[in-house]
Amino acid sequence: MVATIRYEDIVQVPKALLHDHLDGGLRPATVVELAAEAEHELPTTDPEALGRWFVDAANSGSLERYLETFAHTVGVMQTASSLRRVARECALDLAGDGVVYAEVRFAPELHLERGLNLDEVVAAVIAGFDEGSALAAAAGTPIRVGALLTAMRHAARSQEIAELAVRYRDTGVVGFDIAGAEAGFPPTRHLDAFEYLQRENFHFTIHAGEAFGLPSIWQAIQWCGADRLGHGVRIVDDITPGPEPVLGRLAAYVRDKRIPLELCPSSNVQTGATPSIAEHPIGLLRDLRFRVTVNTDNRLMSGTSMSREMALLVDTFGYGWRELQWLTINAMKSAFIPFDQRLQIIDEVIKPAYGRLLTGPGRP
Ligand SMILES: O=c1[nH]cnc2c1ncn2[C@@H]1O[C@H](CO)[C@@H](O)[C@H]1O
Ligand SMILES: [Zn+2]
Repeated sequence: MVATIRYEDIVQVPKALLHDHLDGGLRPATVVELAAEAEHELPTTDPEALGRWFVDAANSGSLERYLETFAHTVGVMQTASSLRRVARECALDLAGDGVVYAEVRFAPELHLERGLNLDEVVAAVIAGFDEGSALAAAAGTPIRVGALLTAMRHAARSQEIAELAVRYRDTGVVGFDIAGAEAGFPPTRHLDAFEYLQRENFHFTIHAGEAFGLPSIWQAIQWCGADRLGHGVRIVDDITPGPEPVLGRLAAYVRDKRIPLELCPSSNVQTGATPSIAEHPIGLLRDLRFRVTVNTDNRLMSGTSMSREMALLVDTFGYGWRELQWLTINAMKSAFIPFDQRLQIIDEVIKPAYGRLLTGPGRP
Protein backbone atom coordinates (compact mmCIF):
# COMPACT_ATOMS: atom_id res chain seq x y z
CA MET A 1 0.00 0.00 0.00
CA VAL A 2 2.90 2.35 0.80
CA ALA A 3 4.17 2.25 -2.77
CA THR A 4 0.84 3.46 -4.13
CA ILE A 5 1.00 6.77 -2.28
CA ARG A 6 3.23 9.45 -3.73
CA TYR A 7 4.17 12.58 -1.80
CA GLU A 8 2.90 14.82 -4.64
CA ASP A 9 -0.49 13.17 -4.35
CA ILE A 10 -0.59 13.81 -0.61
CA VAL A 11 0.09 17.48 -1.34
CA GLN A 12 -2.71 17.58 -3.92
CA VAL A 13 -5.38 15.96 -1.82
CA PRO A 14 -7.48 18.26 0.43
CA LYS A 15 -6.42 18.40 4.06
CA ALA A 16 -7.88 19.98 7.19
CA LEU A 17 -5.69 21.38 9.98
CA LEU A 18 -6.92 22.25 13.46
CA HIS A 19 -3.73 22.83 15.43
CA ASP A 20 -1.15 25.17 13.93
CA HIS A 21 0.53 28.11 15.71
CA LEU A 22 0.95 31.31 13.71
CA ASP A 23 4.18 32.12 15.56
CA GLY A 24 5.43 28.58 14.95
CA GLY A 25 5.01 28.65 11.19
CA LEU A 26 7.03 31.56 9.81
CA ARG A 27 9.18 31.13 6.72
CA PRO A 28 12.84 31.29 7.82
CA ALA A 29 13.53 33.98 5.19
CA THR A 30 10.70 36.07 6.62
CA VAL A 31 12.12 35.77 10.14
CA VAL A 32 15.45 37.05 8.78
CA GLU A 33 13.86 40.02 6.98
CA LEU A 34 11.59 41.02 9.84
CA ALA A 35 14.45 40.67 12.35
CA ALA A 36 16.55 43.10 10.31
CA GLU A 37 13.69 45.64 10.38
CA ALA A 38 13.05 45.14 14.08
CA GLU A 39 16.76 45.04 15.01
CA HIS A 40 16.14 41.69 16.64
CA GLU A 41 19.26 39.56 17.00
CA LEU A 42 19.02 36.02 15.57
CA PRO A 43 21.28 32.97 16.05
CA THR A 44 22.09 33.23 12.30
CA THR A 45 20.84 35.34 9.41
CA ASP A 46 21.20 32.67 6.76
CA PRO A 47 17.63 31.46 6.12
CA GLU A 48 18.59 27.85 5.52
CA ALA A 49 20.81 27.67 8.58
CA LEU A 50 18.11 29.43 10.60
CA GLY A 51 15.52 26.85 9.54
CA ARG A 52 17.88 24.11 10.76
CA TRP A 53 18.59 26.02 13.97
CA PHE A 54 14.88 26.11 14.86
CA VAL A 55 14.45 22.39 14.33
CA ASP A 56 17.63 21.50 16.26
CA ALA A 57 16.86 23.86 19.13
CA ALA A 58 13.29 22.53 19.35
CA ASN A 59 14.59 18.93 19.45
CA SER A 60 15.17 19.28 23.16
CA GLY A 61 12.96 16.62 24.63
CA SER A 62 11.38 19.25 26.89
CA LEU A 63 8.36 21.45 26.21
CA GLU A 64 9.86 24.32 28.20
CA ARG A 65 13.06 24.36 26.11
CA TYR A 66 11.07 23.87 22.91
CA LEU A 67 9.06 26.99 23.77
CA GLU A 68 12.23 29.08 24.20
CA THR A 69 12.70 29.10 20.42
CA PHE A 70 9.55 31.23 20.09
CA ALA A 71 11.49 34.26 21.35
CA HIS A 72 12.82 34.62 17.79
CA THR A 73 9.45 34.50 16.09
CA VAL A 74 7.33 36.42 18.58
CA GLY A 75 10.18 38.97 18.75
CA VAL A 76 9.71 39.89 15.09
CA MET A 77 5.88 39.91 15.20
CA GLN A 78 5.32 43.17 17.08
CA THR A 79 3.92 45.47 14.38
CA ALA A 80 0.68 45.39 12.40
CA SER A 81 2.57 45.02 9.12
CA SER A 82 4.71 42.12 10.33
CA LEU A 83 1.68 40.31 11.78
CA ARG A 84 -0.25 40.84 8.59
CA ARG A 85 2.63 39.54 6.48
CA VAL A 86 3.15 36.46 8.62
CA ALA A 87 -0.58 35.68 8.52
CA ARG A 88 -0.76 36.22 4.76
CA GLU A 89 2.20 33.91 4.17
CA CYS A 90 0.73 31.35 6.55
CA ALA A 91 -2.51 31.14 4.53
CA LEU A 92 -0.54 30.93 1.29
CA ASP A 93 1.84 28.24 2.55
CA LEU A 94 -0.98 26.10 3.92
CA ALA A 95 -2.97 26.47 0.70
CA GLY A 96 0.12 25.59 -1.36
CA ASP A 97 0.37 22.41 0.70
CA GLY A 98 -3.21 21.45 -0.14
CA VAL A 99 -4.80 22.47 3.15
CA VAL A 100 -8.39 23.55 2.40
CA TYR A 101 -9.45 24.36 5.95
CA ALA A 102 -7.22 25.58 8.77
CA GLU A 103 -7.64 26.93 12.28
CA VAL A 104 -4.50 28.88 13.12
CA ARG A 105 -3.84 30.03 16.68
CA PHE A 106 -1.78 32.80 18.23
CA ALA A 107 -1.60 34.61 21.55
CA PRO A 108 -2.49 38.31 21.14
CA GLU A 109 -0.95 39.14 24.53
CA LEU A 110 2.52 38.22 23.20
CA HIS A 111 2.45 40.88 20.50
CA LEU A 112 2.12 44.06 22.56
CA GLU A 113 5.81 44.89 23.05
CA ARG A 114 5.90 47.74 20.53
CA GLY A 115 2.69 49.53 21.31
CA LEU A 116 -0.06 47.54 19.58
CA ASN A 117 -3.20 46.85 21.59
CA LEU A 118 -5.03 43.51 21.61
CA ASP A 119 -7.62 44.57 19.04
CA GLU A 120 -4.96 45.83 16.66
CA VAL A 121 -3.11 42.51 16.87
CA VAL A 122 -6.23 40.52 16.04
CA ALA A 123 -7.28 42.86 13.23
CA ALA A 124 -3.82 42.67 11.62
CA VAL A 125 -3.73 38.87 11.71
CA ILE A 126 -7.24 38.50 10.32
CA ALA A 127 -6.45 40.97 7.54
CA GLY A 128 -3.40 38.84 6.69
CA PHE A 129 -5.44 35.62 6.62
CA ASP A 130 -8.00 37.30 4.36
CA GLU A 131 -5.33 38.59 1.98
CA GLY A 132 -3.57 35.24 1.87
CA SER A 133 -6.83 33.38 1.29
CA ALA A 134 -7.79 35.72 -1.56
CA LEU A 135 -4.38 35.23 -3.20
CA ALA A 136 -4.62 31.47 -2.74
CA ALA A 137 -8.08 31.36 -4.32
CA ALA A 138 -6.79 33.36 -7.28
CA ALA A 139 -3.95 30.85 -7.64
CA GLY A 140 -6.45 27.97 -7.78
CA THR A 141 -5.78 26.63 -4.27
CA PRO A 142 -8.70 27.89 -2.19
CA ILE A 143 -8.42 27.75 1.59
CA ARG A 144 -10.54 28.89 4.50
CA VAL A 145 -8.57 30.05 7.54
CA GLY A 146 -10.15 30.74 10.93
CA ALA A 147 -8.28 32.16 13.90
CA LEU A 148 -8.12 30.72 17.40
CA LEU A 149 -7.09 33.17 20.11
CA THR A 150 -4.73 31.65 22.64
CA ALA A 151 -4.19 32.82 26.22
CA MET A 152 -0.90 31.89 27.86
CA ARG A 153 -1.52 29.52 30.75
CA HIS A 154 1.19 30.97 33.02
CA ALA A 155 -0.24 34.49 32.62
CA ALA A 156 -3.45 36.03 33.94
CA ARG A 157 -5.13 37.47 30.85
CA SER A 158 -7.37 34.58 29.84
CA GLN A 159 -10.65 36.33 30.66
CA GLU A 160 -9.64 39.34 28.61
CA ILE A 161 -8.54 37.15 25.68
CA ALA A 162 -11.75 35.12 25.89
CA GLU A 163 -13.76 38.35 25.65
CA LEU A 164 -11.61 39.44 22.72
CA ALA A 165 -12.29 36.15 20.94
CA VAL A 166 -16.04 36.52 21.40
CA ARG A 167 -15.88 40.09 20.10
CA TYR A 168 -14.36 38.83 16.84
CA ARG A 169 -16.51 35.72 16.49
CA ASP A 170 -18.29 37.01 13.40
CA THR A 171 -15.19 38.41 11.75
CA GLY A 172 -12.66 35.60 11.62
CA VAL A 173 -12.13 34.20 15.12
CA VAL A 174 -13.65 30.74 15.50
CA GLY A 175 -12.43 29.69 18.95
CA PHE A 176 -10.18 30.01 21.98
CA ASP A 177 -7.25 28.03 23.41
CA ILE A 178 -4.69 28.06 26.20
CA ALA A 179 -1.04 27.17 25.59
CA GLY A 180 2.41 27.42 27.14
CA ALA A 181 4.18 25.31 29.76
CA GLU A 182 1.73 22.72 31.05
CA ALA A 183 3.32 21.29 34.22
CA GLY A 184 2.43 23.56 37.15
CA PHE A 185 -0.19 25.51 35.20
CA PRO A 186 -3.43 23.52 35.31
CA PRO A 187 -6.27 24.67 33.08
CA THR A 188 -8.51 25.28 36.11
CA ARG A 189 -6.47 28.46 36.75
CA HIS A 190 -8.54 29.84 33.86
CA LEU A 191 -11.93 28.50 34.86
CA ASP A 192 -13.58 31.92 34.76
CA ALA A 193 -12.63 32.32 31.12
CA PHE A 194 -13.95 28.90 30.18
CA GLU A 195 -17.22 29.42 32.03
CA TYR A 196 -17.62 32.76 30.30
CA LEU A 197 -17.07 31.11 26.89
CA GLN A 198 -19.62 28.42 27.65
CA ARG A 199 -22.20 31.04 28.60
CA GLU A 200 -21.46 32.72 25.26
CA ASN A 201 -21.98 29.42 23.39
CA PHE A 202 -18.44 29.73 22.04
CA HIS A 203 -15.89 27.02 21.25
CA PHE A 204 -12.54 26.24 22.82
CA THR A 205 -9.74 23.74 22.85
CA ILE A 206 -7.14 23.34 25.58
CA HIS A 207 -3.51 22.21 25.26
CA ALA A 208 -3.59 19.23 27.63
CA GLY A 209 -1.92 15.86 27.93
CA GLU A 210 1.28 16.88 26.18
CA ALA A 211 3.92 17.58 28.85
CA PHE A 212 1.66 16.53 31.71
CA GLY A 213 -0.69 13.60 31.96
CA LEU A 214 -4.18 12.53 32.89
CA PRO A 215 -4.98 15.15 35.57
CA SER A 216 -4.49 17.85 32.97
CA ILE A 217 -6.77 16.12 30.46
CA TRP A 218 -9.35 15.41 33.14
CA GLN A 219 -9.43 19.05 34.25
CA ALA A 220 -9.60 20.30 30.67
CA ILE A 221 -12.67 18.20 29.98
CA GLN A 222 -14.51 17.77 33.26
CA TRP A 223 -13.79 21.11 34.92
CA CYS A 224 -13.28 23.42 31.98
CA GLY A 225 -15.54 21.84 29.35
CA ALA A 226 -13.06 21.76 26.46
CA ASP A 227 -14.56 20.89 23.07
CA ARG A 228 -11.25 19.43 21.90
CA LEU A 229 -7.85 18.48 23.35
CA GLY A 230 -4.68 20.12 22.05
CA HIS A 231 -2.47 17.02 21.75
CA GLY A 232 -4.24 14.88 24.40
CA VAL A 233 -1.71 12.21 23.52
CA ARG A 234 -1.18 11.19 27.16
CA ILE A 235 -4.70 9.75 27.21
CA VAL A 236 -2.86 6.49 26.50
CA ASP A 237 -1.78 6.53 30.16
CA ASP A 238 -5.39 5.52 30.85
CA ILE A 239 -5.33 2.58 28.44
CA THR A 240 -3.94 -0.80 29.48
CA PRO A 241 -2.30 -2.25 26.37
CA GLY A 242 -2.66 -5.84 25.24
CA PRO A 243 -4.46 -7.87 22.59
CA GLU A 244 -7.70 -6.36 23.93
CA PRO A 245 -6.71 -2.94 25.31
CA VAL A 246 -8.68 -1.86 28.38
CA LEU A 247 -9.85 1.74 28.64
CA GLY A 248 -9.96 3.50 32.00
CA ARG A 249 -12.90 5.77 32.83
CA LEU A 250 -11.35 8.94 31.42
CA ALA A 251 -10.16 7.32 28.19
CA ALA A 252 -13.57 5.73 27.76
CA TYR A 253 -15.25 9.10 28.30
CA VAL A 254 -13.03 10.81 25.73
CA ARG A 255 -13.76 8.10 23.17
CA ASP A 256 -17.48 7.79 23.96
CA LYS A 257 -18.02 11.54 23.69
CA ARG A 258 -16.00 11.68 20.45
CA ILE A 259 -13.73 14.37 21.92
CA PRO A 260 -11.27 15.26 19.17
CA LEU A 261 -7.57 14.73 19.84
CA GLU A 262 -5.37 17.25 18.01
CA LEU A 263 -2.35 14.98 17.64
CA CYS A 264 0.90 16.49 16.35
CA PRO A 265 3.33 13.60 15.71
CA SER A 266 6.60 15.44 14.97
CA SER A 267 6.08 18.00 17.71
CA ASN A 268 5.32 15.24 20.23
CA VAL A 269 8.65 13.56 19.45
CA GLN A 270 10.54 16.86 19.83
CA THR A 271 9.05 17.70 23.23
CA GLY A 272 9.53 14.15 24.49
CA ALA A 273 5.82 13.31 24.73
CA THR A 274 6.66 10.16 22.75
CA PRO A 275 10.05 8.63 21.85
CA SER A 276 9.52 8.27 18.09
CA ILE A 277 6.87 8.41 15.38
CA ALA A 278 6.82 4.60 15.33
CA GLU A 279 6.00 4.57 19.05
CA HIS A 280 3.51 7.43 18.75
CA PRO A 281 0.15 6.38 20.24
CA ILE A 282 -1.65 7.60 17.11
CA GLY A 283 -1.51 4.00 15.87
CA LEU A 284 -3.23 2.63 18.99
CA LEU A 285 -5.70 5.53 19.24
CA ARG A 286 -6.74 5.08 15.64
CA ASP A 287 -7.17 1.34 16.08
CA LEU A 288 -9.41 2.07 19.06
CA ARG A 289 -11.30 4.62 16.94
CA PHE A 290 -10.79 7.68 19.07
CA ARG A 291 -11.64 10.91 17.19
CA VAL A 292 -8.02 11.29 16.01
CA THR A 293 -6.81 14.24 13.93
CA VAL A 294 -3.29 14.89 12.68
CA ASN A 295 -1.74 18.34 12.85
CA THR A 296 1.46 20.32 12.39
CA ASP A 297 1.65 22.31 15.67
CA ASN A 298 4.69 24.39 14.64
CA ARG A 299 5.83 23.98 11.06
CA LEU A 300 9.00 26.03 11.55
CA MET A 301 10.15 24.29 14.75
CA SER A 302 9.40 20.86 13.32
CA GLY A 303 10.51 21.57 9.74
CA THR A 304 7.19 20.12 8.68
CA SER A 305 3.91 20.59 6.83
CA MET A 306 0.53 18.85 6.81
CA SER A 307 1.61 16.72 3.85
CA ARG A 308 4.82 15.74 5.60
CA GLU A 309 2.99 14.70 8.78
CA MET A 310 0.69 12.55 6.69
CA ALA A 311 3.62 11.09 4.73
CA LEU A 312 5.28 10.14 8.03
CA LEU A 313 2.14 8.18 8.96
CA VAL A 314 2.05 6.52 5.55
CA ASP A 315 5.70 5.47 5.89
CA THR A 316 5.52 4.44 9.53
CA PHE A 317 2.11 2.82 9.86
CA GLY A 318 1.39 1.92 6.23
CA TYR A 319 -1.62 4.25 6.10
CA GLY A 320 -3.38 4.45 2.75
CA TRP A 321 -5.87 6.93 1.29
CA ARG A 322 -8.65 5.44 3.36
CA GLU A 323 -6.86 6.31 6.60
CA LEU A 324 -5.83 9.76 5.35
CA GLN A 325 -9.43 10.45 4.37
CA TRP A 326 -10.61 9.29 7.79
CA LEU A 327 -8.17 11.66 9.51
CA THR A 328 -9.23 14.53 7.26
CA ILE A 329 -12.94 13.98 7.78
CA ASN A 330 -12.35 13.63 11.53
CA ALA A 331 -10.66 17.04 11.51
CA MET A 332 -13.40 18.65 9.45
CA LYS A 333 -16.12 17.18 11.69
CA SER A 334 -14.27 18.66 14.69
CA ALA A 335 -13.82 22.16 13.25
CA PHE A 336 -15.32 25.14 15.09
CA ILE A 337 -17.26 26.54 12.12
CA PRO A 338 -21.01 25.87 11.79
CA PHE A 339 -22.11 22.28 11.09
CA ASP A 340 -23.58 22.98 7.65
CA GLN A 341 -20.32 24.60 6.52
CA ARG A 342 -18.28 21.66 7.80
CA LEU A 343 -20.52 19.24 5.94
CA GLN A 344 -20.25 21.24 2.78
CA ILE A 345 -16.44 20.97 2.79
CA ILE A 346 -16.64 17.24 3.58
CA ASP A 347 -19.20 16.48 0.86
CA GLU A 348 -18.08 18.86 -1.86
CA VAL A 349 -14.31 19.01 -1.41
CA ILE A 350 -12.90 16.17 0.68
CA LYS A 351 -14.95 13.11 -0.31
CA PRO A 352 -14.85 13.67 -4.08
CA ALA A 353 -11.05 14.09 -4.07
CA TYR A 354 -10.32 11.03 -1.93
CA GLY A 355 -12.99 9.10 -3.82
CA ARG A 356 -11.04 9.59 -7.04
CA LEU A 357 -7.84 8.33 -5.38
CA LEU A 358 -9.60 5.37 -3.80
CA THR A 359 -11.09 4.19 -7.07
CA GLY A 360 -8.54 5.49 -9.60
CA PRO A 361 -6.32 3.29 -11.78
CA GLY A 362 -3.83 1.20 -9.86
CA ARG A 363 -5.38 2.10 -6.53
CA PRO A 364 -6.45 -0.50 -4.01
O1 LIG B 1 2.92 22.45 21.61
C1 LIG B 1 2.79 23.46 22.31
N1 LIG B 1 2.42 23.34 23.61
C2 LIG B 1 2.21 24.40 24.42
N2 LIG B 1 2.38 25.65 24.01
C3 LIG B 1 2.78 25.85 22.74
C4 LIG B 1 2.99 24.80 21.84
N3 LIG B 1 3.38 25.31 20.67
C5 LIG B 1 3.39 26.64 20.82
N4 LIG B 1 3.04 26.99 22.07
C6 LIG B 1 2.93 28.32 22.64
O2 LIG B 1 1.79 28.96 22.10
C7 LIG B 1 2.08 30.32 21.89
C8 LIG B 1 1.06 30.95 20.97
O3 LIG B 1 1.05 30.41 19.70
C9 LIG B 1 3.52 30.27 21.40
O4 LIG B 1 4.16 31.52 21.52
C10 LIG B 1 4.12 29.22 22.30
O5 LIG B 1 4.58 29.81 23.49
ZN1 LIG C 1 0.33 23.59 20.14
